[in-house]
Amino acid sequence: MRDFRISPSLLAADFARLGEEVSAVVAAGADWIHFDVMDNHYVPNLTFGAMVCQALKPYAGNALMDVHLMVEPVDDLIQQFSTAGADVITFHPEASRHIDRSLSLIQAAGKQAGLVLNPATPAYVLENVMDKLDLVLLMSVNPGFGGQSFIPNTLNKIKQVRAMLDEYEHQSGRRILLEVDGGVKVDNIGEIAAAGADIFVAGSAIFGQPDYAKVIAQMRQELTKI
Ligand SMILES: O=C(CO)[C@@H](O)[C@H](O)COP(=O)(O)O
Repeated sequence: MRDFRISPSLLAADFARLGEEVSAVVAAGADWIHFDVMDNHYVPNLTFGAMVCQALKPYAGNALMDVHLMVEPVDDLIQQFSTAGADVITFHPEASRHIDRSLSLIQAAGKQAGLVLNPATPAYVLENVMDKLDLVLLMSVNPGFGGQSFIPNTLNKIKQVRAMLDEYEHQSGRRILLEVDGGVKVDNIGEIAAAGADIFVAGSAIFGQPDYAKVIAQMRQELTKI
């Protein structure tokens, strides 16, 4: 079985109790904590910044802080989140004038670096920066809001990008992880994994239920079938 990781999205957590929510979901078996940073510019919504990430870091224990920047421009916030305890930083290629430079900034800070592709963003943007990628995050909804439905055509995109990453791994010996975000539930995580995903972001599916451990266990149970 591949080494799957589950990354609950704090966008669906109780914002009045974020520290407790991070502790609870880590105790429930989360591998990563997905931190959605929205700026009301790149996306039409506003969430939290690097100070909140820094405040939550001690609650995450061994779980990685998985920071998804939905902001434009990105470079200043890459610096801020690097010092605020982010372990993984991803951004959208449309939001950076110099994608290679922004990825280099993340890697120079010793963090895992990734690009995020929206449902309609073509996969070829990955081609010339493969050597700078630790992961690729595929959006299976349009970014900006939680609780949306998984866009079915994303399954084809996952297979397409997985094939590109497998080809790169074959040539370089280095595996780039594939993360999927949006509308991930117990009842579709299996087909998302079968299409080629390694990391699963789930917001409403986890925080929308009273028993986080039960949902994460159900997701892992589905992943054992792959
Ligand atoms: O980045 C985003 C939305 O922009 C996602 O992380 C969502 O927050 C996932 O939420 P669910 O679809 O799982 O409720």
